[in-house]
Amino acid sequence: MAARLSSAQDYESLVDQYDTWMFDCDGVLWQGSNPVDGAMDVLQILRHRGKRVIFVTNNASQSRKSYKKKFDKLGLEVHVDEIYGSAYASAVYISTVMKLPKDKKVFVIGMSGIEEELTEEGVSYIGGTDPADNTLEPFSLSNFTLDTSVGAVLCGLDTSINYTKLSKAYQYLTRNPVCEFLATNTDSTYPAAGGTLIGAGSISAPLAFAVGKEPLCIGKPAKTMLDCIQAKVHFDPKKTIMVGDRLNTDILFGQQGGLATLLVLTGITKEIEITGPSPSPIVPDYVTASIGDLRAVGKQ
Ligand SMILES: C[C@H](OP(=O)(O)O)C(=O)O
Ligand SMILES: [Mg+2]
Repeated sequence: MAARLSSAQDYESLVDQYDTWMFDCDGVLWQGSNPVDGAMDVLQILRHRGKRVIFVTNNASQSRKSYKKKFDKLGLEVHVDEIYGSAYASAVYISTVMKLPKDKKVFVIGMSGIEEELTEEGVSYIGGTDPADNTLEPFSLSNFTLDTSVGAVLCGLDTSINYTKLSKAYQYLTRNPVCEFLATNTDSTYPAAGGTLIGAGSISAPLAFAVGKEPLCIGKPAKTMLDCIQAKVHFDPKKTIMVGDRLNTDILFGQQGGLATLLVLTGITKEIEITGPSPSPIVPDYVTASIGDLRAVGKQ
């Protein structure tokens, strides 16, 4: 049963227990461009209390450098090595785990975040924001030449998804038997300003249906993201807490990594999913309405 936090003592005790705080972003720190009330104050308080703060987002639309600019605008000084996004994790996976040969490339369904992180990791790609693919023209095989150097298809959130992109990805995945099918993340939806939008998982789903297999998911809850963090940052899992808004990504990620977990209700997960009548089998250690609740602790 999750412990529902409410008193200043509850929050004080929670802050005392954990040295490293891993924060999901969408639905925890912000909904789109709207920061969650108090979130930046709490991050400042945790830093003031000597806590290590790390950001772990499945949102692949932006690169770590781009997220740093977002934090700058929100008034929080953040180092790029405190930010771990699924676009970064995917680029690291392709370069260091898959070890995609340098003469091979990735076909991307996704946005600039993926392109920037692949470039940073020295991984070649086609597709993505290429204007030639961003078209509503019918796709014709007579106008398509298979690029035999494509060794992987990487699918992430693409707010300009279309038939041409899906068709090209389908060709690479079905006509090259060794072409890897990767997804930055498989969140079905994500919290945006004013409501919920369909997420990366709903972009890769039609392709998975057509190809007849599921992609390898790099983002939360997969351990790849934690491996990326551990490659750069030393932390003790027993003294680390993962703060998230989605049970089947953030909380599961924390649990599978041996971390404590705090669910906030400012994003995807609603209270009824944890209280019942048919509660989720994924049970966080702690629950609170918003990360802003931790303002109850002092800066001392
Ligand atoms: C929801 C997710 O972002 P996160 O909540 O992991 O920051 C996403 O944008 O698909
Ligand atoms: Mg989230």
